[in-house]
Amino acid sequence: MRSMRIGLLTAGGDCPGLNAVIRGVVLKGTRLHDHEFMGVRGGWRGLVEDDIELLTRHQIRGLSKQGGTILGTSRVGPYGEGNGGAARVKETMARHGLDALVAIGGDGTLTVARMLHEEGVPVVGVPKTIDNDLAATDVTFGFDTAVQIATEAIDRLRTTGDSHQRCMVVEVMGRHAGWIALHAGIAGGAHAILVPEVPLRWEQVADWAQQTADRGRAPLVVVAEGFTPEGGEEVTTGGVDGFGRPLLGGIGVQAAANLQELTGIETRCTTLGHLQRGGSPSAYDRVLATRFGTAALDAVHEHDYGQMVALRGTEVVRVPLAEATMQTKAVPREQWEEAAILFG
Ligand SMILES: Nc1ncnc2c1ncn2[C@@H]1O[C@H](COP(=O)(O)OP(=O)(O)O)[C@@H](O)[C@H]1O
Ligand SMILES: O=P(O)(O)OC[C@H]1O[C@](O)(COP(=O)(O)O)[C@@H](O)[C@@H]1O
Ligand SMILES: [Mg+2]
Repeated sequence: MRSMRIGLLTAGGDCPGLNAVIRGVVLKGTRLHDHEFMGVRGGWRGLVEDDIELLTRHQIRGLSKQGGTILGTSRVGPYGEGNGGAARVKETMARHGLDALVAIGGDGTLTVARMLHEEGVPVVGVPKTIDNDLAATDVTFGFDTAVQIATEAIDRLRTTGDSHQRCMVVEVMGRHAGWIALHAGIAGGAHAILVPEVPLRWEQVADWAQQTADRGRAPLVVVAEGFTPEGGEEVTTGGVDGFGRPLLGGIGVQAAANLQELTGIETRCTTLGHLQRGGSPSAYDRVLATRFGTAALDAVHEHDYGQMVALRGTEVVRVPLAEATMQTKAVPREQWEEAAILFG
């Protein structure tokens, strides 16, 4: 089989492990098949604006432990106003002699990959999201790292909370799914975990905080950015992201104000924000990302396009992009209820 020239891009929010995927793809492709690689800079923007350069094996050395993405990322898409759609992508690919693309991203990136594939672009997807909200894969890289960071933050907040007998609120990421809140909350022994999937009244949360304080402990409440109180709305910062969607954030501050008012306990809020996405990936995420990278290379090598690699149990499998982008993986109510037994 002749060697190929393959383009790689990372789009959407960054996530620890992206570089390990890039390394996995390039290392396997150069070692086994003599394929050539090109880095598309800034996600889909690089194909829209023709910002592409050669990606050598030398450039991916030691990359599995490095956070962020060496290719850069953005929320610019080919289907945005004036961005040329699939035709522009095909033109840019032809100009650089690209035979195929590996698109590494979340639900949005994979939706674009699906649309492009439907218009004849040879592309394979790799799922990434710290939110862990893609139903087609058991888990994605980045989530484990985010949970570790959030858990460490909770551990630290608990010692300062205990010292002052304060209620500590910690706001974590999770736009539509509360996985980070649930896992870090359980790991850190939180007294209440608030997720987008389960709206609650502030009075209920205040009861848990009060029960905790009555036992002489400092209450620790974890809230996902997408949580809404019963009858309330998503709290946004007023800003929008590069795709025009409202940026979430601020529910932690609102929670702290409500809890202080309802319980009389002095309350503080910490918002973890992008700390959850920065820095080095955990060992688990490095392994998963590397496996996804080598599996994506196999799919491209076999010209099995329109597929996304996914983890099912311990196996890395392929799932059609059409299926992969269909569903958000929400926290099932029963799983939240399992944790809720321990609240208060
Ligand atoms: N439904 C869509 N139709 C067209 N373009 C989209 C769609 N969803 C996302 N995109 C484009 O893909 C980019 C990446 O998706 P986004 O949701 O921002 O990140 P992620 O891939 O991490 O979910 C978006 O910023 C936007 O330019
Ligand atoms: O990077 P931005 O634009 O600040 O967006 C923040 C959002 O990105 C995320 O970290 C990840 O979302 P995606 O996986 O869709 O990129 C969300 O948890 C958060 O709401
Ligand atoms: Mg998304």
